[in-house]
Amino acid sequence: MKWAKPITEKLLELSIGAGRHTDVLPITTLLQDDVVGLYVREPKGEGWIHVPPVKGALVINIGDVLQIMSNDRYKRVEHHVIESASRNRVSAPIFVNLAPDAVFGPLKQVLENGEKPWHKQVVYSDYFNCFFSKGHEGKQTMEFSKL
Ligand SMILES: O=C(O)CCC(=O)C(=O)O
Ligand SMILES: [Fe+2]
Repeated sequence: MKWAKPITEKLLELSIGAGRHTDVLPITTLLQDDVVGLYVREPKGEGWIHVPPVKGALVINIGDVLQIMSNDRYKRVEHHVIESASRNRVSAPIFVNLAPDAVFGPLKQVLENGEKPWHKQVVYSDYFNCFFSKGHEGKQTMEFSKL
């Protein structure tokens, strides 16, 4: 099957779907139809893993905010979508967002055993503006909150 092949960075550059990115907010819940196209970054490496649509199943994506709140316990995942040349693909993401003036950082419950915080407390709208000012630059956006 065409989309089962590993994709190359060149194909990724040429694709029309969603470019490589992480989701800024804590969690995205995503319903895919039966058209393939979603890929996530390999946890340790430069490759991409295909996320096949599973009937009745939801994809749960961890975003930047949850990684920061968990003090890097939960890792956000870079992902992208390649459109099918022959079929329209419909996906329904539900974004769980924060209020623009919400201040967030590693949760105190996560740090209560003396763990070192890896991020500072930041205002969500400041983080959001930084995130979207950088386009799809993958991992660099998290520098904004890094201590
Ligand atoms: O359409 C998809 O499967 C993913 C969409 C997505 O990554 C997003 O909306 O942030
Ligand atoms: Fe996304």
